[in-house]
Amino acid sequence: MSAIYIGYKFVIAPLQPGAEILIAELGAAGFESFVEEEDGVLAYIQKDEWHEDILDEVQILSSEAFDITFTFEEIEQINWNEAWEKNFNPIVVDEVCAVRAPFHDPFNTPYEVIIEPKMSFGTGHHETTHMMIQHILKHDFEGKSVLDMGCGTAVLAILAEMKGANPIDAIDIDNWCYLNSLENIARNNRKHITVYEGDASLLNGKHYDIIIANINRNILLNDMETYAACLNKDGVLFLSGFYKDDISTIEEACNKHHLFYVDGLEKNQWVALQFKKA
Ligand SMILES: C[S@@+](CC[C@H](N)C(=O)[O-])C[C@H]1O[C@@H](n2cnc3c(N)ncnc32)[C@H](O)[C@@H]1O
Repeated sequence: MSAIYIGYKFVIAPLQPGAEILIAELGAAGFESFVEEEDGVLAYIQKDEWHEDILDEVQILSSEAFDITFTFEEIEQINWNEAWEKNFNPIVVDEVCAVRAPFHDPFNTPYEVIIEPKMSFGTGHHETTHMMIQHILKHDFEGKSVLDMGCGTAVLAILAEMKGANPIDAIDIDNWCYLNSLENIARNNRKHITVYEGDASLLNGKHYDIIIANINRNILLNDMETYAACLNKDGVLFLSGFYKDDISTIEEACNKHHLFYVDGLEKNQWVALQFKKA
């Protein structure tokens, strides 16, 4: 149930264009995932893929133009979803949008999102994701700037881009979701989504036409003021990750920030609501 990764931390100067060259060369040598930090790059490779000479293939490490030091450690990741992933059946929402894994046969639907969830939430199977997909399918995203907060696998951001949204920011607090979103965005050949690892503190000074946030009741309540501040006038907020019983609390918090209820969906006690900024 676990995969062992070796995580390398490269401290590099100058960072630009060093980080870009380093990531390209590490990718070619077999590293799978990268996180750019302020002083360098974190790079991950599965232990099975690693061999002693692998860093010899990375030419930038011996280049005199860059000053690079690195440390590494083994990291064990428990893949809680592994058993479930093996049973990951494709889903089709409202006969219009298929969400499937790369190993499934293609669907003949207008929208098809290919997701390899690994450890991240967001395949469309969960009620909240399913209803958020329904909201996105019904809404006009053409030319709209979008934030997908708590992006998970980035399934919603990817669908938003397929529906014409541009540009899109996708944020998740979890490192695995950040990395998995990057993979899924590339897999679906999307060009207008920028992924960030972090939380609402990243949103200072940002503005969007549409915000999608499927997280949970308490985080939504906590971050509502920030979402409202980031929404353009007449902007639309789609919220999920909470139960029917929480509607009045969520709506009250929204109203406080001039966000007013437009529409809502409910599935097995879960809800997904649409608000508009006055
Ligand atoms: C319910 S999942 C939704 C994933 C995906 N958007 C979907 O609809 O399937 C919530 C996601 O929010 C992330 N998250 C939790 N707290 C957060 C926070 N404070 N800021 C940003 N993301 C957060 C979690 O890591 C998780 O990936």
